[in-house]
Amino acid sequence: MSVYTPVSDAALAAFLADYDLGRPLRLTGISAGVENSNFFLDTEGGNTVLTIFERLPIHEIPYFLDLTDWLGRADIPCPRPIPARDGRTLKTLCGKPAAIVQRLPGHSVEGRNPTAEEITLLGRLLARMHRAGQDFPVHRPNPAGPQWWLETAQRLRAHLCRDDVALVQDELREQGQNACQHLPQGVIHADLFPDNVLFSADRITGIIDFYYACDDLWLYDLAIVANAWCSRPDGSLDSTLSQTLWEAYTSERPLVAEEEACWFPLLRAAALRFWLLRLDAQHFPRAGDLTQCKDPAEYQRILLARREGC
Ligand SMILES: Nc1ncnc2c1ncn2[C@@H]1O[C@H](COP(=O)(O)OP(=O)(O)O)[C@@H](O)[C@H]1O
Ligand SMILES: N[C@@H](CCOP(=O)(O)O)C(=O)O
Repeated sequence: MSVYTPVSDAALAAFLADYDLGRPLRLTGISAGVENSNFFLDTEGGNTVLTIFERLPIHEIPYFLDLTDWLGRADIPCPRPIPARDGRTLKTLCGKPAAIVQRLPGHSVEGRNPTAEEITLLGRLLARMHRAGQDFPVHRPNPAGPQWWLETAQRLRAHLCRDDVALVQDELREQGQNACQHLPQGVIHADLFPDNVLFSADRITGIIDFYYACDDLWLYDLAIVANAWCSRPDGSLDSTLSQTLWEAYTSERPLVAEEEACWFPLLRAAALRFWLLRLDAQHFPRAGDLTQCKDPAEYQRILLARREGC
């Protein structure tokens, strides 16, 4: 259960006194998630999600709250923060930064294969989100970009077998040589895995967990989605699904000519990023991590397949 900070009735009542949400009716800890303490918070004024930020430095949090507010205003279904009476969206609860955000309906497809219809909705919405973020005035360089890959690879070196070290080094070298840095870019979600998308009936009702969002190549975001949603168990791309994703995305944001040539390099970059992330979580678990870390081998298979053009 990922609730690191228990909240007493008295603390909650005092916190809610700053909001126009009436009295609290029910507070239920959410078991999924690893970064923050999340709760479903029912109040007289409506059903919400309460997040207590456990790890993010406080000065980084407004970026995410402002971004989801911005995207929500542009009709992208994401959890907009609910301001307190003083207009602020970031407050303090139990001595930690905390925010109340909209609770979105729907369910993720985690645990089953997505349908072509779901992939189509996802591709279209991702492109709409990229367009909607275009004028977002705050900029956040990707903290998990090439410099992070290098540092993480270095940190992991002593923990990996010789073949894995060689694979990482070779991929880093090839990534250093690709010419994809100048493609169209803007805000990306950077973690749009199946557990972060909620569906209801025939629409997407929520994109959640924006805490990796940053500025980077739009096509890199699509590559993250393709790897996460369209990979077969052996790591290869399901070409029917990935083609569906590609067509849906490009129907909303036509690509520039240079982007097509960068598709496989970016699929590889996205695979490398999540292989390193998972290896890092496995070999250097953070204090307080309560959930099982995700399988690094899955992303190694994806990387190996993309390097073969599959
Ligand atoms: N705004 C929301 N609306 C509905 N469910 C949400 C919302 N935010 C989080 N959840 C639920 O809480 C879970 C964990 O949230 P998440 O943001 O992924 O946590 P973490 O950042 O700790 O990984 C999600 O999988 C989802 O079930
Ligand atoms: N989606 C990533 C890990 C990020 O975890 P999250 O719980 O914050 O979404 C992966 O699958 O490796």
